[in-house]
Amino acid sequence: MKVVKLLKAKQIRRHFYKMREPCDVSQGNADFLLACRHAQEAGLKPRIVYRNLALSQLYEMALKFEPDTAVVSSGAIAAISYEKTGRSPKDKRVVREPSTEGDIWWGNGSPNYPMDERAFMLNRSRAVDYLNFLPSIFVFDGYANWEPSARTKIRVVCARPYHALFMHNMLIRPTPEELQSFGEPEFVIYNAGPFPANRYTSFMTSSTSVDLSLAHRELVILGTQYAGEMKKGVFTIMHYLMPKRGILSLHSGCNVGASEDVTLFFGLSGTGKTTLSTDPRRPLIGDDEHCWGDGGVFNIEGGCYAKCINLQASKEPEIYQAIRFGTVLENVGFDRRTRVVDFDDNKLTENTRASYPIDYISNARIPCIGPHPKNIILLCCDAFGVLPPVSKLSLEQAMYHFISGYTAKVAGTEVGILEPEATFSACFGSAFLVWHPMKYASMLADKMVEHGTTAWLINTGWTGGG
Ligand SMILES: Nc1ncnc2c1ncn2[C@@H]1O[C@H](COP(=O)(O)OP(=O)(O)O)[C@@H](O)[C@H]1O
Ligand SMILES: C=C(OP(=O)(O)O)C(=O)O
Repeated sequence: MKVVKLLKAKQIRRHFYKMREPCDVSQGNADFLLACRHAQEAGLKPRIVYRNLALSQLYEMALKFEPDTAVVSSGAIAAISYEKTGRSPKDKRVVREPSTEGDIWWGNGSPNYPMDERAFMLNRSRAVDYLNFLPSIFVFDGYANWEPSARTKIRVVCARPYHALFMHNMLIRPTPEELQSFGEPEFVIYNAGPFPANRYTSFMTSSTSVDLSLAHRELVILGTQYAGEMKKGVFTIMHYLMPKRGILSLHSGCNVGASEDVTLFFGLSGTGKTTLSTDPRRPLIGDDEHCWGDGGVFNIEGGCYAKCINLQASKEPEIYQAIRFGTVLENVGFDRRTRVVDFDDNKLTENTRASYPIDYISNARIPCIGPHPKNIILLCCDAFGVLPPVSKLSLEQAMYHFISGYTAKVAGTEVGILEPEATFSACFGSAFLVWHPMKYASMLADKMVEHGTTAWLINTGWTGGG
């Protein structure tokens, strides 16, 4: 009797799989990965790999593998990153090795804490062992940089479906044909965030480690599940590669007016780049990471990562309506019964986020490319109320403010920041610089002079002591 029942169950399962086959491209085949030079060198041999799954499949996987992930009433998917809800800049390491060490800004004030090759290999091996041990892993292959001549192939290898979904949104998504002929990636992220670093490994100061090797062209993440580490990892490598080619990389939002007048919005994390560049009257080129090359500006990314604490439909309707099927809500609270999101809920963090593909903003300019900027706006979130609301800057003043980067770190974007804290962040994004700030500043000055760009300082913090 039992045997008959078992056989029946098997038949039903087989039938079920047959029915699902046509719509389930389950892509569990790891061959493409095993053929990759990076994977071979790193010893990555996963059991099952899900590569560039459709959004619905990533939803299904996230709901299956992540106990705290849920679909909310707008159709977005809400995930949590557990202990780390902001970046961990003090745990970021760059491998100091002969082929690149002369290029990198080290020492006082630099965000690039060194590690040696051996420590990097130990961490990479730890991350890969963890990924190999899992029943299945996720890969997202996509591109950085909209300008075709600067396009860079990025592979993200991760344990959590929500991380794959996040990078699906944040990178430029390949067409099925492009995916077919993707070949070797130029840069690989191993995100083993759920697994800790070994704090006794040399150069480690905690169980979190975000390690960049420019020689291997790899980023290894251990001990943090905050998805922002991946996107800012891609930004960091672009901050190295692009200036090497004479292209200026910038921590800025970007939009374009009716007369093709481009504006760049520079600002430290959380100070208003996304909010101010997302403007119904000015098509959006991008919210956070851009390059300025000989032909004009282009976005590095394929999506946006908006802060959404206290988000209101009436105040920021474009961002609000972008929170729908496919959007990842990170550390956002919602009613467990009705699944309605509470954007005022800061129980997990002030740094709640929404990640969506850029085309979810109805007036996005696709491809995300524009002419040379007419205006640049330095967004200064002044915690002390010293700066006036708006100032027009001379070139010298613009350089002074760009290099000194006086602003505030806002609550939550970095681990340990609980309320606005005044800071000097070179180029309004010191945490992501690889070269010395003067390299970016002098490139910016040259480009502003060449293209007659005007600079403005806007205080998005507090004014007049208020
Ligand atoms: N005057 C303002 N200008 C811009 N943003 C503001 C302003 N007042 C409040 N905010 C809020 O500040 C946050 C800015 O975040 P965001 O635009 O995502 O920053 P960034 O893109 O620079 O990381 C948003 O939550 C936005 O609603
Ligand atoms: C994602 C981040 O930056 P931004 O707020 O500039 O998007 C971050 O700093 O973690």
